[in-house]
Amino acid sequence: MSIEVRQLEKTYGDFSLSLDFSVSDGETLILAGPSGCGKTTALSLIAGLIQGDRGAITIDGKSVESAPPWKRNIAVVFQDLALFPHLDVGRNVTYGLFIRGIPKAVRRAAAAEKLKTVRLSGYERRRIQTLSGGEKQRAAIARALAQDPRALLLDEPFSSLDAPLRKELREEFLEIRKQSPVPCIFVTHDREEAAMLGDRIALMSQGSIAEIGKSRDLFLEPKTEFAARFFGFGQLLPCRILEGNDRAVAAETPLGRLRVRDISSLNPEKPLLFVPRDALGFEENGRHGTAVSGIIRKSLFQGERILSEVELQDKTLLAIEADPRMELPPEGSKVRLRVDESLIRFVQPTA
Ligand SMILES: Nc1ncnc2c1ncn2[C@@H]1O[C@H](COP(=O)(O)OP(=O)(O)OP(=O)(O)O)[C@@H](O)[C@H]1O
Repeated sequence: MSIEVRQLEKTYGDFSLSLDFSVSDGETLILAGPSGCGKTTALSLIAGLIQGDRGAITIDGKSVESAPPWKRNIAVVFQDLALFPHLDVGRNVTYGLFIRGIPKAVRRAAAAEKLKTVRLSGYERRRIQTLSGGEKQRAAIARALAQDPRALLLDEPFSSLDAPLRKELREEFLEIRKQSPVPCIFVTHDREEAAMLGDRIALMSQGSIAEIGKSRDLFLEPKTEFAARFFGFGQLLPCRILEGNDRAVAAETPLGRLRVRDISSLNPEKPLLFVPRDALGFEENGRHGTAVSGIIRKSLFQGERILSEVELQDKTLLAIEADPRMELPPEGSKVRLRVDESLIRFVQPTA
């Protein structure tokens, strides 16, 4: 099974959405991006809740863009759930089967099976009002799975929950996906959620996809300034190209002269470097390599790490992470930083 979205377009006044991507069987594609970039509109178009102006949507190779939502058999879980308050959990879960005229015994078995999948066994007769926030989310997912969908779409399903519960539900969601490996599109604002749940991430900006790729690559090896800023797993540094060929270039940077091998996203007019967090650190005694001096401006113990702000000679400020067991580096002290140039790459600057 797969979802294919080809040159799908929708315009609302000044806002234009234009999408082209596919999601394969068993894959979870994260749709991420700033508020208003069109994530919910994208899901609504695929589910058939709104009509596109042009373009094609195919599910398992069948064109569905003119089919009504109930004929697409795509399950949608929204942030605001829309569970029916007057029905118990079991009836909520099997509502879709009920309106399709599926016999009661089959519905009961389906409810028991899907409630077990979301760890709500025995909740069939509970009223919706008596469920906690996390239980309501699980019931909504069980309801989506019970219709045996050809694709699963989720719009920020965990965003109203507190952090520990969100973490728990994310882990459960990975288990649920193993049992229900249909193509899935999951909208989230949360970077950790995107990293953890997504096989790939499509990062949207103003109605189109700014960058799409494996989750790991968008965090560690982004191709665009936009993705580097959005996921924030490093810092951006301007530089000047000194010399180079098609395999590597030498660049003058605030970290000194660096040899950068990944030049696939080099923009010669505005060369911009992405320095992932793990490319910088305090130089350990006796270890040599590329290094640069700076002055500690601030150091904070954050439990899992020490985060320091280091000012370089040209006033560039760098965030440096260190082992939490290290002695807190005092403000104003001079430090040497190690630079792992093999992890540094160019990114395409935002126009
Ligand atoms: N029915 C509508 N009529 C007019 N404009 C709309 C309609 N639905 C969405 N829009 C506009 O389309 C743009 C994208 O909205 P959408 O809700 O898809 O963004 P989003 O990325 O899901 O945002 P958020 O993260 O805040 O939920 C916004 O500018 C929004 O105002």
